[in-house]
Amino acid sequence: MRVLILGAGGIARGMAALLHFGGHQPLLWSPSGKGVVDLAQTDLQASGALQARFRVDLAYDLATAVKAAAVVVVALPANGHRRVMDLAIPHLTKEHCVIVSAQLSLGAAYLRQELVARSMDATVIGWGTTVVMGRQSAPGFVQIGGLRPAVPMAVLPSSRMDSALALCRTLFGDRFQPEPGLLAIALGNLNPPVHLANALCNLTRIENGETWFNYNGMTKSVARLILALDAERQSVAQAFGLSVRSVEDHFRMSFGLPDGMALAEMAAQIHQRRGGPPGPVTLDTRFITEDVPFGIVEIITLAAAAGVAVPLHQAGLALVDALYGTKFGEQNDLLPAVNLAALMG
Ligand SMILES: NC(=O)C1=CN([C@@H]2O[C@H](COP(=O)(O)OP(=O)(O)OC[C@H]3O[C@@H](n4cnc5c(N)ncnc54)[C@H](OP(=O)(O)O)[C@@H]3O)[C@@H](O)[C@H]2O)C=CC1
Ligand SMILES: CC(C)(CO)C(=O)C(=O)O
Repeated sequence: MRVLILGAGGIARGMAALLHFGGHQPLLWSPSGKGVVDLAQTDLQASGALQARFRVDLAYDLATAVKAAAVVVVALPANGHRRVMDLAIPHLTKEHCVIVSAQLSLGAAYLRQELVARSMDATVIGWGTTVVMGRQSAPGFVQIGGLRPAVPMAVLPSSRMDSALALCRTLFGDRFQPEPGLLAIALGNLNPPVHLANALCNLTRIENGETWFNYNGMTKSVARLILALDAERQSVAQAFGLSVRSVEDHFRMSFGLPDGMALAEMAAQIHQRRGGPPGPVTLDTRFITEDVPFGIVEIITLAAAAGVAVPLHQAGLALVDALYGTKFGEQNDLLPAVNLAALMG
C-alpha cells in the first residue's frame, strides 16, 4: 500500500523502513524540503532493531502526494501539526485515512473537526505513542532503537475502529490496542512527563552540550519526579472515568521488561542493554519545546476542565518558562482551536 509520511526525521524514516520491510511503499515529505535533501542522493539505511537499505520515494508536491496515497501519516513534532494538517486538508478525500503519530494536544480531533467542517469524511486515527523509536543518526541513516509491541489508538469517528485497526495491523503489524476515545490517547501519551522530568533534571548537561544518555539520566530521583507527575496525570484520567496505563506499564510494554521492576531499575536496564539514544545536547530540544507546550500544557488544560489540581505540572511549566525566558503555553496552536466540550460530552 502507498503510504505518505509527513515528516522526514527519526520516526518518519523508521516508519518508512518498517513499511518497506512489510512490502509497502512509503513516500516521504519534508515540510521545508530540507529533511529529504540527503535521501535525494542516497539510499535510506536503517540499523538497530530493524535493518534495511532501500531507495525511498520522496514527495515534493503535497497535493500530488496526498492523491497518490490511501494513508497519510503525520510523523513530526506537534509544533508543526496544525500547519502541516492545514496544508494537507484541502487535498484529503473521504477515502483517506490519516494517522497522527504520535498525538499530542488532541491534534487528531483538530484534524477531524476541520475535515467535517468542510464536509470531508476522511478517517483520523490518533496513536498514543510511536510504533518505532529512532533517531536520524547521520545523512541517509536512521538508528532504530526499538519497535513497540503495544501502541494505543483511537479513531474518529469511533464507529470505524474495526477497519482502522485492521489497516494499522496490515501496515505496521499486530501491535495496536483500541482505546475508548481520543481523551484516553491524550492522557496516555507518556512523553511529556518523562521528558519534562528528565530534561529539567539534566538541563545543564543539555545546555553545555555534554554527551549523556537518555535512560542513564533517569536516576532514582528523576524517576520519583516522573512518578509524581504520573500520579497527577492518572488522577486527571480518573476524573474523566478513564483508566490509562502507568508509566511503569508503558516502559514494560515498550521495552519488553518483566513485571515488578521499579522505574529507575527499568531505565538502568534499558541503558545497559541499549546505551542510546543520547540525551539532548541543545536547549532547542523537543523534550522541552514540544512536550511542554503540547503535552504538559495539554494535561494542565484537561485537568482544569475536569476540576483536578496538577500542582507539579503547573510548577514544571513555570520552571521551564523561567529557565527559557518564554511562555510555552502561548505556543500551543492546537488546543485553542479544538472543541473540547464536544470531545468531553
Ligand atoms: N524519535 C522517537 O523515538 C520518538 C518520537 N516521538 C514523537 O514522534 C514525533 C516525531 O519525532 P521525530 O521524528 O523523532 O522528530 P524529528 O525532530 O526527527 O522530526 C524532524 C521532522 O519534523 C519536521 N518538523 C520539526 N519541527 C517542525 C515544525 N515546527 N513544523 C513543521 N515540521 C517540523 C522536520 O521538518 P523539515 O523536514 O522541514 O526539517 C522534519 O521533517 C514527535 O512528536 C516525537 O515527540 C515519540 C516517541 C518516540
Ligand atoms: C527517547 C524516547 C524513545 C523515550 O523517551 C522517546 O520517547 C523520544 O525520543 O521521544
